[in-house]
Amino acid sequence: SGLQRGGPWIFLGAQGQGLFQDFCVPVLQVAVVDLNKTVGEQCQAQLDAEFGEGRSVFIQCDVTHGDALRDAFQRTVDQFGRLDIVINNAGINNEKNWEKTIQVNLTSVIKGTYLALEHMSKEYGKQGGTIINVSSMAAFLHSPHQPVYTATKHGVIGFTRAMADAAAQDDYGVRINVLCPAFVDTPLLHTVEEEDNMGKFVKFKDDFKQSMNKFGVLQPSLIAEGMMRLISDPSLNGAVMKITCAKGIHFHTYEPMSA
Ligand SMILES: NC(=O)c1ccc[n+]([C@@H]2O[C@H](COP(=O)([O-])OP(=O)(O)OC[C@H]3O[C@@H](n4cnc5c(N)ncnc54)[C@H](O)[C@@H]3O)[C@@H](O)[C@H]2O)c1
Ligand SMILES: CCCCC[C@H](O)/C=C/C=C\C=C\C=C\[C@@H](O)[C@@H](O)CCCC(=O)O
Repeated sequence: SGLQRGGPWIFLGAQGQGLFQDFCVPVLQVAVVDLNKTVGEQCQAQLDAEFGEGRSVFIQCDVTHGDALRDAFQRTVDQFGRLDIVINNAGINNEKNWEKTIQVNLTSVIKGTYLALEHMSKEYGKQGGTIINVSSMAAFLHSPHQPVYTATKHGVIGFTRAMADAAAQDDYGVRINVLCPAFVDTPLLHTVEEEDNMGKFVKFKDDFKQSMNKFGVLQPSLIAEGMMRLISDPSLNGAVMKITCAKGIHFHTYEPMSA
């Protein structure tokens, strides 16, 4: 991967579980792409303080706007000369405006992956790289309060595994993996209390809280550790990494299909 080169990253969906302070990369160049200006500027300020100015750029962008997303990738490459690592992390939890949830959580992950390949795949004459698509344990444990969120997170796994096979078979030089955290202590968790987000499913908010109590809530530092492993282990492609309080970082295994 690009990690050894400390090559440029693009991180889509910045708040990203407060991840940046937990990445310990000696030489880092990163584009933080987020809709929220305040969040993006805070991330960049953290990166400036940690790694020195000039290593990061904040690009305000709604990942559901195709042209803006394409521009964000181009600006990153213009600034840093190349791209090595892409993390499709932006996600929302909105069952009321569920079409938007599909756009952000699934369609934009697909677009982000295709754009990443344009800038990294050997198919396009580029040098290779690595992509992480962020799903959720919601894809494995269904719950009544988030049907569309859950569907998008299933979709991210299916898309990523199929693309990883394509990448291996056609020698893209790009590894594509998926990360499935359980509950993580970020602002997203609080959206389950809001009718504006949950619509009629808000009535299940107590069930949701019970699940959080049962399964526990992860700290963002463990998510950063999982991402670093996906980035730095050259053997991983099409892997489905799960992160839970009970088992920590581990991988989902699939039974081979019988004929
Ligand atoms: N927090 C959890 O419990 C949890 C668990 C499993 C998976 N996840 C996934 O992790 C990822 C990050 O979530 P989080 O918990 O850090 O949430 P968060 O709300 O704290 O951060 C998500 C970020 O994405 C940005 N974003 C939202 N819509 C956007 C858009 N259209 N364009 C650009 N940026 C946009 C937000 O501004 C925010 O900064 C999501 O994909 C989420 O589904 C979260
Ligand atoms: C409001 C939106 C926030 C997102 C919530 C998040 O995406 C959903 C998480 C859902 C479930 C988490 C379950 C965790 C379970 C584990 O601790 C574990 O017991 C499951 C073991 C299964 C395994 O690891 O193989």
